[in-house]
Amino acid sequence: MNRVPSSDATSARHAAVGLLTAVLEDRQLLSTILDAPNGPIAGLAPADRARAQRLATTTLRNVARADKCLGPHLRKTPPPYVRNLLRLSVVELCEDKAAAHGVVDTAVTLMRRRRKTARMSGMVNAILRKVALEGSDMWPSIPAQRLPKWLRGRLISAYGSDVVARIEAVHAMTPPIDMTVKGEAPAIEGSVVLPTGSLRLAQAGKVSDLPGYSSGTFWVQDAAAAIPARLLGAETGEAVLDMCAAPGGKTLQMASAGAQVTALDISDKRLARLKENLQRTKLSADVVTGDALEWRGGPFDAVLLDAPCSATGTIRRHPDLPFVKSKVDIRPLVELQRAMLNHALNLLRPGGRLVFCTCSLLPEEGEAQIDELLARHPNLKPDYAAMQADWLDDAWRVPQGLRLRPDFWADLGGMDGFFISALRKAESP
Ligand SMILES: C[S@@+](CC[C@H](N)C(=O)[O-])C[C@H]1O[C@@H](n2cnc3c(N)ncnc32)[C@H](O)[C@@H]1O
Repeated sequence: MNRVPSSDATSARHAAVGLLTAVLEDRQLLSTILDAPNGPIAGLAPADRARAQRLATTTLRNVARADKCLGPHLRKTPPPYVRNLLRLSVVELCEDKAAAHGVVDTAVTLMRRRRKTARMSGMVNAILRKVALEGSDMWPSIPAQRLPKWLRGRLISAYGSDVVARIEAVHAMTPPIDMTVKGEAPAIEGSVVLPTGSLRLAQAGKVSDLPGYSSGTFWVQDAAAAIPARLLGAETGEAVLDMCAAPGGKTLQMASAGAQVTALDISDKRLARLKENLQRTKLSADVVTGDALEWRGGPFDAVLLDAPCSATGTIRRHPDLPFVKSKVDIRPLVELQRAMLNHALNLLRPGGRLVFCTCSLLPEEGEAQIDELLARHPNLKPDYAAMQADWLDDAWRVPQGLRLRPDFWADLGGMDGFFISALRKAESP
């Protein structure tokens, strides 16, 4: 893609179109593209990078709505750059309520800068002017973007269509920033303490500028993602294995409780982030690169297994996922989780605790996994006492543990979808 050199909103919008094209046309994950040395945001000033990312994620939350708005104005599908620039501009006009002249002028400038698109700049100008006049009125009546068919069908079977519609409504919203705090909560303007103890900040901004960030008082962690380690309840001096640990939110929680944490993960790159997090928060853990299916150690007092999964519970934070993941991804993950659970039991001492969680909305990666595990291992039982805490909402409970959904706490900004189960191994086989 051509680089647009100036450092301003134009560069950010051009880069955002590049991000959209990589996700929607090339089916690449945003996390991969954002880190790519020659990717669309490489070389941009930090503020422009942040803006490009924000524009792209807001557009990804509203692609279907933007297409609905554009539909009457397009006789045929334009080339990817033009289509994605139109989508982005519609979202800026209708969702962000950005000033029409800035959005339209930038779009026309970007169209004219590229030889291939210059001839369509008049069309883009005309369409966006119409949308600027009429789009905002129709925008609120366009329903929230639907999940992909394969996922939607499975979620309707699991939770019903009303719940799925509520989940989709939450997916359309920009999520708040949640933080887990070590010790006393820093005074951050506008933050609220959630019933589970996490701190929530509705206004997104630069996290590293917040008070307490550089001194390591908190780390960013969705409120739902903070619950598994709280259920595990690691205590001072206990030997705990965080079996799939990186980038380390749960390791930090358990280390800050005083446990001797072994943080195991297969990815060196992700463990580098875990080490940075430990350094910033002045916490310690034994960091080990290894395959959780083969690694031997312990026995541990407790194991936390936050297994690789479809990540279908994190779509509100990662709106690129529905465009990139397909249904064929799921079966090998279910197998991997099963094998990891079996191995986790080998590493656990008799009487030890196991917490299993996935950031998935699919029962195959949660409830069904636990049903099968308990059937395979009669010496393992649900740890109901661990799941009785009064800060847990009764609406989250299922027979196998906790089922957290994005539409819970919708009025507060929702939460990531998670399945969590606390279990205990018998003292004797
Ligand atoms: C859901 S993420 C873990 C998030 C982490 N627990 C946290 O709270 O920050 C799953 C992790 O599993 C790791 N992983 C995948 N396959 C693995 C394997 N065979 N052995 C160990 N780790 C693995 C991935 O690298 C990834 O970091």
